[in-house]
Amino acid sequence: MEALSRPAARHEVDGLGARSMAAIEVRGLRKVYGEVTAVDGIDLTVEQGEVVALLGPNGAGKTTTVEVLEGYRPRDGGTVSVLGHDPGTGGRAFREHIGVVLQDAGFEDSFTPRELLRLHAGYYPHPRPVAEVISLTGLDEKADARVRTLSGGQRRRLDLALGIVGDPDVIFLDEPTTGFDPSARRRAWGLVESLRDLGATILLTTHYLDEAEHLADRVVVIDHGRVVAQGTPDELSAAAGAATVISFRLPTGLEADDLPALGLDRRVAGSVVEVRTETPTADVAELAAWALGRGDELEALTLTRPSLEDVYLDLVGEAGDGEPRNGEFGNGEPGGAAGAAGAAARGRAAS
Ligand SMILES: Nc1ncnc2c1ncn2[C@@H]1O[C@H](COP(=O)(O)OP(=O)(O)OP(=O)(O)O)[C@@H](O)[C@H]1O
Repeated sequence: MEALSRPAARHEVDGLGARSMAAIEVRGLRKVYGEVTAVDGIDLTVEQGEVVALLGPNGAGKTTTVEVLEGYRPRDGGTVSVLGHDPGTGGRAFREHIGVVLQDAGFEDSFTPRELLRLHAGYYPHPRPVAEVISLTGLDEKADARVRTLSGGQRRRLDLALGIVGDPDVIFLDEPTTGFDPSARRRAWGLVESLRDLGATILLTTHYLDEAEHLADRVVVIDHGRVVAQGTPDELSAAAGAATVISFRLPTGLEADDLPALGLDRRVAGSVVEVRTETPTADVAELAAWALGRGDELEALTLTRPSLEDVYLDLVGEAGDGEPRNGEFGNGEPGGAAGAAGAAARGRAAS
């Protein structure tokens, strides 16, 4: 992954004033499409230089939220500030400082990526060099091909290229790596990390939990138009009460009943024991002391932390229907789950 060539130089933004102001501040955001309440009172703060991932099942309201923040959709309630501007009325001064990667941006497909990037760069006061952006997004081979000849993943790279060519302060990435092959994905991650290192604020939506875990300082889980949990992946695990699992093989000749009392509960499958615990350090120490005292080696001893995927599925339910998988994790902070919003077909016409 090539490094970005230009030094960090965030721009002064009209109206932003004190640099301590959050880059994005949303309070009580609401958006209704006819009968469907797509966004039902979302509060969201993204600090300058922070990378935040919006997660949630299909139809949760992520894209609608991001489109309101980008100024592409009017809202029905709440207050929104992006770099000190109301996106609905920010105009050019606002647009010059944001970069947008939409889910399905339409291209004029008789142009080439280089032509489109040059055109787009012209809208910004301090664009990145087009050749650099082409190289960063891995479009070198296709830079002068007609867009209509690009594959789906290559078009997505062009989306990304168009989103960063203006060297924006705030970048909105709506499912930025959907359709990427694994190496293109890694490259895109590297690019996002470089942009963050240069001080950009990034709000991304994704369905790839490993992507959120890898890139985001903080994740915000949305369901039925509401925030059901937010925090770092570690904080989410803690808030959800997700336990760590200690797993090992029972020493030959022993039964599970021979073990010391450990953890919240334990499961035995054949000779493998799994202990769920909220105090892994103490329990591992006790288990190790017990085994050492007997002169036993605990084979296949592992400690597994709950992944973001485990926590996410507990929050939104495996069916993505807003029903938690079990009773424990339903009340993520803040807000609690569930309003009513169908996951019907969606269009992109502003309404
Ligand atoms: N233009 C529209 N007209 C009517 N309903 C819409 C429109 N756009 C979105 N919706 C509805 O609003 C709700 C939220 O949709 P949104 O696209 O914001 O969700 P999402 O979380 O981005 O979903 P996905 O993960 O599938 O992209 C859904 O019920 C959707 O059907």
